[in-house]
Amino acid sequence: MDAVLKAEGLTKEFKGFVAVNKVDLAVERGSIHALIGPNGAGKTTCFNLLTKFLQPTRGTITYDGRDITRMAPADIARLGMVRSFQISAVFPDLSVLQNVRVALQRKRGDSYDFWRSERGLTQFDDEAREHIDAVGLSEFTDTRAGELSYGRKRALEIATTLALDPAMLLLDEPMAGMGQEDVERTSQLIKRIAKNRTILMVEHNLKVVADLSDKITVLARGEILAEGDYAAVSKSPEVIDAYIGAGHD
Ligand SMILES: Nc1ncnc2c1ncn2[C@@H]1O[C@H](COP(=O)(O)OP(=O)(O)OP(=O)(O)O)[C@@H](O)[C@H]1O
Repeated sequence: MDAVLKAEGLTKEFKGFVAVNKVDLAVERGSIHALIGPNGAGKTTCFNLLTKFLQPTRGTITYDGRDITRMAPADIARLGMVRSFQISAVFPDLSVLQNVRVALQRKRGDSYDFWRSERGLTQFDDEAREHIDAVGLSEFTDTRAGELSYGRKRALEIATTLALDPAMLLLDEPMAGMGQEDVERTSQLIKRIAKNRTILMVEHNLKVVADLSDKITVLARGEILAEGDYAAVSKSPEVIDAYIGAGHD
């Protein structure tokens, strides 16, 4: 297996409480991998460790063969591993096009002077329009981001993330708070953007997980309970017990 992201013995203790315990995880290049589990299982902590928002107590994380255990999130983003939804800011008073343009400019690390120049403002339009098209927002190109529906705002966040051209995308509950229509559109979007990327997501919506994931890791009480495709993990008695026992929402 060609693992692009790998964790070994990943452990996080909070004042003696073990939230994530000796987790070994390997995310295959080009796959959609989901991290699921009942409430309090340690998914968010695990996700924060992998994206470097938290430092592990023990264990190592490698990305593309490189040890990133002690790296900062901004540095791993430069390596091509980007976390969406929580860090990608959408500016409500800017249009959809302007938002994606800002993301493109940020990626190039352009200077303030360049950003103010006329050429700087329009140079990235073609590329920005491609990203907007990719997330299905073409008809909203000139709409203020603040006026978009919740689901479309999140599509815009994905467009600004795509502007960074990540090889690996980490999605934190991409469907949270969405109505059925937005869930379906976002599922299609994730499938599309996964074509030449690796995706790791934490997601509560099991129908979405079943539909999208090549591989699922089930966590419970900080440990890996089961791993495999949806058909396999959903049949596991331990998984069924953990979900029922925890009163999953
Ligand atoms: N900063 C912290 N300090 C102390 N305990 C924490 C901290 N963060 C998380 N925990 C504990 O670690 C355990 C795992 O929490 P985590 O949020 O990772 O679970 P989760 O699987 O994401 O849950 P949910 O589905 O409810 O979001 C919980 O018991 C939680 O109370």
